[in-house]
Amino acid sequence: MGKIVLKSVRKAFGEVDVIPGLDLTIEDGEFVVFVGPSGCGKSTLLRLIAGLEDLTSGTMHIDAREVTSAPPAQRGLAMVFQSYALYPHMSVRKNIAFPLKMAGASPEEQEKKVTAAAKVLNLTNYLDRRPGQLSGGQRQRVAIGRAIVREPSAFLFDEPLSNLDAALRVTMRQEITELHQSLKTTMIYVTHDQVEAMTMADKIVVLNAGRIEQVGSPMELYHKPANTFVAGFIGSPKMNLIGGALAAAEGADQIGIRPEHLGIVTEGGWEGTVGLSEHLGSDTFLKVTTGQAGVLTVRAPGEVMLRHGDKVRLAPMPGKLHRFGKDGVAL
Ligand SMILES: Nc1ncnc2c1ncn2[C@@H]1O[C@H](COP(=O)(O)OP(=O)(O)OP(=O)(O)O)[C@@H](O)[C@H]1O
Repeated sequence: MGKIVLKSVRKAFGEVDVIPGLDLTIEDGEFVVFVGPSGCGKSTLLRLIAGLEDLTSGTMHIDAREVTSAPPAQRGLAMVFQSYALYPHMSVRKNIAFPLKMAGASPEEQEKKVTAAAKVLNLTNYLDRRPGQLSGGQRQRVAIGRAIVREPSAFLFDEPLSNLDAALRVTMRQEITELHQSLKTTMIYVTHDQVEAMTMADKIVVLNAGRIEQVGSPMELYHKPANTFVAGFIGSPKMNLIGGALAAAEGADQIGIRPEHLGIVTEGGWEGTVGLSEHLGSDTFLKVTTGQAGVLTVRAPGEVMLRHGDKVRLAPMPGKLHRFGKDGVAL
């Protein structure tokens, strides 16, 4: 079991309130992603859950057990770091078995659990190698294997893929998602990469300056962002935000339209001139300077034959406009 409940959790470093006060419930078996800009407190929140930092105030429970002051080893959680933290002089087998050995498991039990973890992680053929003889992705899998054998009630991942190249990140992201599907154990995953958040999470927690801006499924956050911060953070390229008369006409302080929800039309809409055009084959990204709506980013499917200096008309697709009021809160 791995339900984690944080109540009025606050963390200050000296005078600075990094997490001013936060409530969060993570259900058993959920894949929860903490996302937010650099310095928003994602790692601090994860480290508080792990017990690597003390709470300044508030409480934390894992299932029915209060663990507010429990040391990390008594929480039954396993943390996987971006730096792998493998022992270079030990084989993969010994690295994975290490926590079991420390806990006093018999050699037979160690072998059984290491064999099972290696199978899940496709590491069976690498058990006699040392970490230095492995690729970055394989090393990351060893680090995960060392967590799996402990059979934790939750896995905590702190930006585990940030040392890997772009292609390997995609593969590992899928592997971790599949691992979650087979183990069904609670996973908490910290990233500043909103694509990782969108593709992996059951539930995303968007943090900003130590506060929760919104908690929801990826599609809830995409379709119903609670405010302009979430609207700007989730989705790539960013949502276009427009103020002034166009927003006022919609009864809003700002209106938002995602780049993929701006259609190229032959009449009506907002007239503009193409600045930058990026042709990816699958999509075309345009930066269009309009009179009424300012500079807009457009993501059009396929190859759109528009270049720098071309005139174009843009219109929001029906039902895709977001409205935001005072302080950027969704209306
Ligand atoms: N031990 C510490 N002492 C003082 N300040 C700290 C300490 N650890 C973190 N902070 C501060 O707390 C804030 C949150 O840091 P944290 O590492 O949690 O952010 P993050 O969202 O994980 O950022 P990043 O994505 O850059 O890793 C930052 O302003 C950081 O400088």
